[in-house]
Amino acid sequence: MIQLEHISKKFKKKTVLNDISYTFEAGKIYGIYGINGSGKTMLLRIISGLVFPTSGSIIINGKTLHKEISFPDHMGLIIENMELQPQLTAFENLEELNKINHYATTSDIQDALRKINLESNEKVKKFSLGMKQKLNIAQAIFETPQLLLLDEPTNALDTDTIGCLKAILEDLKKKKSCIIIATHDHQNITSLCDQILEMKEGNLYDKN
Ligand SMILES: Nc1ncnc2c1ncn2[C@@H]1O[C@H](COP(=O)(O)OP(=O)(O)OP(=O)(O)O)[C@@H](O)[C@H]1O
Repeated sequence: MIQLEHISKKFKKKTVLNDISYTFEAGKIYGIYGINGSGKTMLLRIISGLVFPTSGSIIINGKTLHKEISFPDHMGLIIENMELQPQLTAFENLEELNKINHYATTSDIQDALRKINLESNEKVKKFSLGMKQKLNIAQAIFETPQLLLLDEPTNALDTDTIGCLKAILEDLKKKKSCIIIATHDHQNITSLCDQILEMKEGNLYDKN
């Protein structure tokens, strides 16, 4: 589903990603761990199309990113500094996002909020950190993405909500989504993953 071919990312003299070639398949959950600054977020940003690699190609379902397509189709994403609209409720935020693609129905939006246990009518500006993270998750999954990229999705979540997140990811896996998770949360995420990868010295290593 996603082929990385010789992906490198360099900043002046610093090499963050160094000639990564890897294939991520549909219907699988991948967990990427690695020390702070090892390049996990950078890799997710590159796969999402938000950042250009210095060299190499990203091929998504046979189409080359930045040549045939600008962004992956049917993608869900959690990445730091997401823009939520503070004056709107969670439901209204998702309604606004749905105006981009119109992939979801009202009941899809309600389902996503229910699945992550966020059925609040408060405005986002009154949300706690954990509630904001729940909304980040809801916005990533409400369209049933084929590709789901999650950077530290369990941040600020309580144990029950981590259980909800796991159920959501298992369900998307059954629907043949490709799920890539960058995380330090071994305890909760590792058991869910079909493949564990370590990001080290600019490259990805299979760990199982
Ligand atoms: N715009 C930039 N200019 C220069 N260096 C950058 C830039 N963006 C990221 N980097 C560097 O790329 C490296 C990888 O950063 P990245 O955020 O991908 O790490 P990470 O593995 O996600 O870390 P963490 O576990 O702390 O979230 C870091 O050394 C960072 O300083």
